[in-house]
Amino acid sequence: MQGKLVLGNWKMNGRLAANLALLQAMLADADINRAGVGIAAPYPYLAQLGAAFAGSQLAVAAQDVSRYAADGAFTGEVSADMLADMGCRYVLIGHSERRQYFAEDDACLRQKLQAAVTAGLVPVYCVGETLQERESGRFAEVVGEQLQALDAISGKEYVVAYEPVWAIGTGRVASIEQIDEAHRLILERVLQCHGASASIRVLYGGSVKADNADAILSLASVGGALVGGASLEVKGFGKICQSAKKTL
Ligand SMILES: O=C[C@H](O)COP(=O)(O)O
Repeated sequence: MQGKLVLGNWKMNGRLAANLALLQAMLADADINRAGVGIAAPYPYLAQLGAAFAGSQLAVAAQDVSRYAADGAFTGEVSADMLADMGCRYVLIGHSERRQYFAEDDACLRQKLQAAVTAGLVPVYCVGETLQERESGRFAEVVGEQLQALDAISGKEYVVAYEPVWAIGTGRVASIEQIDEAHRLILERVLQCHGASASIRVLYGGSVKADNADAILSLASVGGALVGGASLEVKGFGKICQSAKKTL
């Protein structure tokens, strides 16, 4: 069985000097500095991560990718080929902040998934319902609809991140039962779509911290964690990575 994957998502945070200190501390931490851990940094810092992680097994990830695959007149865009060229292994696609603030819709996300896979990147496709959708009993319907974009890729290796929007950056974590239910549903849908031969993990994201990581990561349906705020400091992130390592 493949180990659990922990990806830190720095979101729009970081500066060269502060990153360097954080990356050095991560490299010095044996729970973090190993295969199955990665950081998704803003575009300008991907080269810094690549240099810092050279010779280690830590993975570099991007937080987004252009829907346009071919080079050309797309000012401001960064293609999947460019990310691969920078040494990225993973790319987040469809994070709820992208869906909410940048109006990324199903058609756009399908193109991004295709572009990522074609360039040899492993997409981390994010899904999750809003509080209103959960409270109105539409969670399974909403997540099911979001998962349909995965039809755009012939699945060999990809990651799905279940992130209930109401748990992101709020300190409010989904219950263990809610997480398990959602992950089982996603695994079932993904299996229907791409079959058992595909190598797929489902990560949980949304206020994962040192003190809840053990309970979340010990669930068999949880293939790892997508960690936002707690990936900006080494102590808490190290503890989360330690929780993931225990399940190996
Ligand atoms: O990508 C990460 C998620 O949005 C979770 O963020 P958070 O851990 O700060 O709640």
